[in-house]
Amino acid sequence: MSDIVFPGKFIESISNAPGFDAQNFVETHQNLPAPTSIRINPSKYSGQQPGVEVPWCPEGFYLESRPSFTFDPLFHAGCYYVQEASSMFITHIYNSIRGEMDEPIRALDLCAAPGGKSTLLSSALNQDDLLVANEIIKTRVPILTDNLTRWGRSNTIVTNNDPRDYGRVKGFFDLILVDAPCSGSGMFRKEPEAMQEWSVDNVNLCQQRQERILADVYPALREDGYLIYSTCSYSEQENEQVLDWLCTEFGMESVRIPVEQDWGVVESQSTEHKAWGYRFYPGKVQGEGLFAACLRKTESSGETKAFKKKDQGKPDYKSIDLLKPYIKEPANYYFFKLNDDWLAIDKIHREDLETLQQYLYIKKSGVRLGSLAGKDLVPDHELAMSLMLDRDQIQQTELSREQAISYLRRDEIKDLDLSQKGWNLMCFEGHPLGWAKLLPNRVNNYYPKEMRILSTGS
Ligand SMILES: C[S@@+](CC[C@H](N)C(=O)[O-])C[C@H]1O[C@@H](n2cnc3c(N)ncnc32)[C@H](O)[C@@H]1O
Repeated sequence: MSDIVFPGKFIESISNAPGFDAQNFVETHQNLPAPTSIRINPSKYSGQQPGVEVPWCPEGFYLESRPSFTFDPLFHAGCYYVQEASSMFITHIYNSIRGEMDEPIRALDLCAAPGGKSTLLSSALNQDDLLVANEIIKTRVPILTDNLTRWGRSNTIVTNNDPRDYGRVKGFFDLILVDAPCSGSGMFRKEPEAMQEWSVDNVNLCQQRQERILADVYPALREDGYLIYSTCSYSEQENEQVLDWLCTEFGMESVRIPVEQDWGVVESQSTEHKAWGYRFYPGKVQGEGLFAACLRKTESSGETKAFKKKDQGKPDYKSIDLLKPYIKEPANYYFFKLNDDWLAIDKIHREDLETLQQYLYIKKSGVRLGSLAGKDLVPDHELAMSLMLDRDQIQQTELSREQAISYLRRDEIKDLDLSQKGWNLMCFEGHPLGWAKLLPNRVNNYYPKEMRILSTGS
């Protein structure tokens, strides 16, 4: 590998960071490429163990080489997410504290796009728990919703709000993850272009922004609730110093997370409050740079009153009866309409959804089922990807790899058997990819245009 020139003052600025070993760090960046890892979706993935397990995440695996994920239909089916291994430590933190929380859990991933940690939390949560994934930047919301749609769980809400807006939903969440925007030094090996953005001034600006985000969202955490804070920066200003600030400003208590020594994770403590943090250095761990910590809230910021919409007349039972055959255990869901589309969310989350609607800009709630044209359902892509879909009731067409790629590109699908007319769930190795309508002499491809494969390679 070529010589890496780090930004001026970078190495100097982190030379006193806990566990930092300059020689090992520089050599690793020069000689060892970033490993490739994926995290499987336990509700969908049905293949063999794809590689060597990531020590701190049972669903994470290192791959021997980097395949073309874009041209793997299983990626589009939501069978796995491509995620660098250190980030998967959030699973370990969650598993360490879950027993301390009363169920069902309401979890918020505040800085969520593109959805790596949201899909991780989605797998970790039970069906009665609720995941709210938020992204402030409007143009980044579609990638977040697409990834959560692929993941297939119905207990999910996506919002597009400033953290400040969450301050109004007082005491609502049992768990908040703030994977904060940061100066990005932890990604230097994987994305060397990130080095151009790095400066001491930017680290300081990031610290101020991180504290603002945390202060804004703090009221939304309930008393005794947990905050998981993470960055992909090595700078103490953005990490341990932020923990000290949280302890001083809000009296938060640090939670120590057990780690195995042979994982290579560096356990650090902040200067003032001795708050625990977990540092990942490439060279010490097989993964990129990460800092993560967990804290408990020790006071109340008040409570948000649950809101339930007044029923506007009788539910449209006729329509709901037409939808039920598509859903496994339909009695568990609340069906509702948004413009022409029908949606469904677990009944247990109805009140939470209606409460959040009072304060937030909701971009996805549960699963969009589709619209009814007379007695027929025009199914939505979200339904195809959802784990609630009852496939026994549906025509399915199994595609070869080549056909699956054509389908995902919205190209002509060669040699397709058109004998099964009407709506078909297009599948690869048994995993749904989306819908198509088979007509006597052609196929109407309903794979969403904006999600199609554009790249021309293979
Ligand atoms: C580190 S990335 C999140 C990565 C994501 N958690 C994942 O695992 O895929 C930080 C996110 O914070 C968002 N962000 C940027 N400025 C923000 C702000 N002022 N408040 C909240 N989020 C912000 C960015 O758009 C970005 O999506």
